[in-house]
Amino acid sequence: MLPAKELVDNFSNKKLTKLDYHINVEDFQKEAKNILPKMAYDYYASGSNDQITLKENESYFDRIKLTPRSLVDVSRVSTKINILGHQLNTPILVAPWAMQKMASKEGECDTVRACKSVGTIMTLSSLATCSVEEVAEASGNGCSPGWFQLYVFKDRKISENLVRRVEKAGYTALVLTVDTPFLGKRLADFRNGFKLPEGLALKNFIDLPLSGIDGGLNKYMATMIDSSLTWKDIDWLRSITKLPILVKGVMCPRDAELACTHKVDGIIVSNHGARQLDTSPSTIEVLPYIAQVVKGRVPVILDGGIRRGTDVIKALALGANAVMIGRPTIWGLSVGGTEGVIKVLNILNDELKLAMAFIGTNSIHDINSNVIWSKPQTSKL
Ligand SMILES: Cc1cc2nc3c(=O)[nH]c(=O)nc-3n(C[C@H](O)[C@H](O)[C@H](O)COP(=O)(O)O)c2cc1C
Ligand SMILES: CC(C)CC(=O)C(=O)O
Repeated sequence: MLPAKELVDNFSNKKLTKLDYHINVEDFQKEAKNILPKMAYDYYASGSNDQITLKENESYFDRIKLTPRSLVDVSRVSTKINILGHQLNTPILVAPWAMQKMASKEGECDTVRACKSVGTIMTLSSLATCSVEEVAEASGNGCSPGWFQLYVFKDRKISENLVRRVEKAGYTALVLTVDTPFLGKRLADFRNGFKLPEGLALKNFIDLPLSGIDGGLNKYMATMIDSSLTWKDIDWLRSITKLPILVKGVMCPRDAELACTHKVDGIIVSNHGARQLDTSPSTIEVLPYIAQVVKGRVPVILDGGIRRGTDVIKALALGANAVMIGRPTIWGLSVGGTEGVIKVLNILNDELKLAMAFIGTNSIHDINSNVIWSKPQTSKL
């Protein structure tokens, strides 16, 4: 057999590239594991402690079944959505994840280029290896770089300054992460003695003693991040910015109600990719309870464990307006930079489109809980 790179596509006679051999998210993860240094791969892949929730985030989706429908005209399936004033080509957004330059040369700048090309939103992490301004520039003139994820520092001035820079650079919403008073215990990071590779820094804080993490991530977060944050601080954040505020890391219906009471603009149902409280439920398991409380008052976004187009449908059916993906984009970025992230987003969106046709829906708005298979009561057949 010819080596992979020599293979020629019989039909189009076009040389296949490395990316053509990656046809689902799992392919990207396997390749990323081969090529990334162990310390980086383990940091990206790990959940906390025994990783019970990490497995559950993915496997709970498999337990939910979808109902195929027949003879519906699905010749015009569209995945376009409108969320917080943004027209997007897909309901799949990119979650904030830190330190992307361990995965590709230009890190967060590579990812934002991919998001622009696909027509979706990237959320930039506070703890990025490219600055707010660099990412805004990479996203192209005159177009918003996306949303910005905020960690609130003990020294509130640091967060305020960051918010000012984010506003100036044209980001269109703040995603306040509310599940990280301290960082979860990821065993591999302790075993590997995780640190940022030579030459990389947390670029948003380059002028402050906050740009390195020499004592390890847990110590960094415990020292710098304000663990006294409460719901009243949403009001504080509101008082310093006019940007829409989404809260990320809501897993309890009571917190969803509090979020609405505090007039947030959106709720992200997330367990931080299973990196915080191990044995918390999967996000897809709690989503319906949160959607029930929110009652459409604000958009609900789910992240955690989305690896296939059918997972996206299940989240939308159970009450999400959109989803975010974290690790799939990490693997895409590691394998192919901007092109790799584009490929991952396209794979998932194509899988979503195909599954939409199979369940007989043409538009994202038509996806509701009826598409979930539940044992019919014979009288209702
Ligand atoms: C390597 C890594 C770094 C992350 N960094 C951040 C971060 O800086 N801020 C944040 O709010 N969430 C962070 N997250 C959580 C993601 O935003 C998201 O909730 C999670 O990755 C979704 O799950 P998934 O990876 O299964 O798609 C991180 C997740 C990973 C895997
Ligand atoms: C640098 C880290 C604290 C970012 C993060 O939120 C994570 O690794 O889960």
